[in-house]
Amino acid sequence: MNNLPSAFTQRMHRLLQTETDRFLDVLQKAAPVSIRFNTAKLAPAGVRCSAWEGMRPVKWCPEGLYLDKRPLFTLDPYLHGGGYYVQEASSMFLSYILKQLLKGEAVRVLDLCAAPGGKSTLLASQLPDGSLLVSNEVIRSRAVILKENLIKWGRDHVVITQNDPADFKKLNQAFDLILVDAPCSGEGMFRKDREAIEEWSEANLHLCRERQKRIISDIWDSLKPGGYFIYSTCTYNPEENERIVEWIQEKWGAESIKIEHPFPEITAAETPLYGYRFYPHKVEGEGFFISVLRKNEASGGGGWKAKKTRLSSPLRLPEELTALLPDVATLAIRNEDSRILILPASQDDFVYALQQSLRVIYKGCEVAELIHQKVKRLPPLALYARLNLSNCLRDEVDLETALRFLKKEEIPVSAKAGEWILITYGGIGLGWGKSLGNRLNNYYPKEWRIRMELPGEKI
Ligand SMILES: C[S@@+](CC[C@H](N)C(=O)[O-])C[C@H]1O[C@@H](n2cnc3c(N)ncnc32)[C@H](O)[C@@H]1O
Repeated sequence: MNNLPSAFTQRMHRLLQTETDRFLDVLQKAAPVSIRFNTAKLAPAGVRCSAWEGMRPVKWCPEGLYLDKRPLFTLDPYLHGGGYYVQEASSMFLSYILKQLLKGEAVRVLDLCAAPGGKSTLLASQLPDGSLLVSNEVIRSRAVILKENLIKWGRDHVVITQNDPADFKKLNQAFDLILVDAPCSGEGMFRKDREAIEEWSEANLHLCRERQKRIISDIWDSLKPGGYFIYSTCTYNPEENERIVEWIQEKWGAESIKIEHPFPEITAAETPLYGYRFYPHKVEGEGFFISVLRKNEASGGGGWKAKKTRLSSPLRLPEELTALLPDVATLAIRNEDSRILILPASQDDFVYALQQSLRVIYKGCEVAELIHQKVKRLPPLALYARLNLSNCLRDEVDLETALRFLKKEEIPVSAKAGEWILITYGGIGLGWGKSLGNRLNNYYPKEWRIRMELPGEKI
């Protein structure tokens, strides 16, 4: 990587001094590959895929594993089934932080800059029972990808919004924890993303810093007094990292929180604040910065209340669906435009109120559509981590058939015509089909289908 901007290498020299050559050397090497398991569906130890070699643990995240080689992820049905997420390992330190911050009580969390969903899937897995995650992405095309990734992750306590940070101003003190994984100059991604190198300039870095301040100013009031604010970037320069954290401290008197950890390869941020720097010559991962602040308890102002603005008439679920869901007493069941969806009952009013202020593009888990009193099962139900598999008619398929299903091709089945069949691979649901007697009407969403040719397939 000889074409790094000289202003960038000079900056890195100021930061790293004698370590600079080691840092620049490692940028010439291939980036490590790591995945994080969705343990609600797959356990790291319980699964082996021939394409995955040399799995080694990520020290700060028990669900994270390094692979020795980058497999062709598109051709792995476990990925499409939401069994794991491909995420670089430094970012997984968020998991370690959450373990120290969350005390088992239900919380409302906002992931403000969430696409494509790396940190949101991690949060969705780690939040205590009864919690709610609002996962937001301002850019519409990226919000579509976020929605796909979160539906595949298969939880019911997530709401996806597509809003500008300023739209959250109405939600005063609504969240216990806010994560801003900010858009940044991306210096930590240079090894993986050549565009980030081309876009880098001192001017762009300053634009990023101003945008970060704007985003944080827009969202700060939405955090409850005493709530946690997690700020992260994938860049090295202190202007977008320590200086931003200092600015938050000065502007709102927030407290910098120390995260105790035993990993000497993680570099401490510039004092006096607490922050965690990840350099690729020291950790097996990409460049990353993360810091936690706690909002002053005394921050005034009345909190936003989720008003009960409607009388929800309890929906009687068709029996065929009750049999597929976990304890329905814990769920709010809504029927919106003939779509039946489920949410945690304890968050129903809050979600309803969110809908009055924000552009909600998906919520909970959409399980079915009612068409002339007939149930049409929807794809998110097949991917729902708590789907009662024992009450599903299932077809556990081999790799080739799974990939044909994911390409939305017809596959052979032997069930009675008209039966709904869950296609599973390695025990995890991929999608629904309806038997036509000897073959399957494939209900896999067109927009998610694998478009690449399968090995051995003729053109
Ligand atoms: C670093 S990425 C987020 C990565 C994500 N948290 C993850 O772990 O997969 C930053 C995100 O902020 C979004 N973004 C860009 N401009 C923004 C703005 N002005 N306000 C809020 N978000 C913005 C980008 O579209 C991008 O998806």
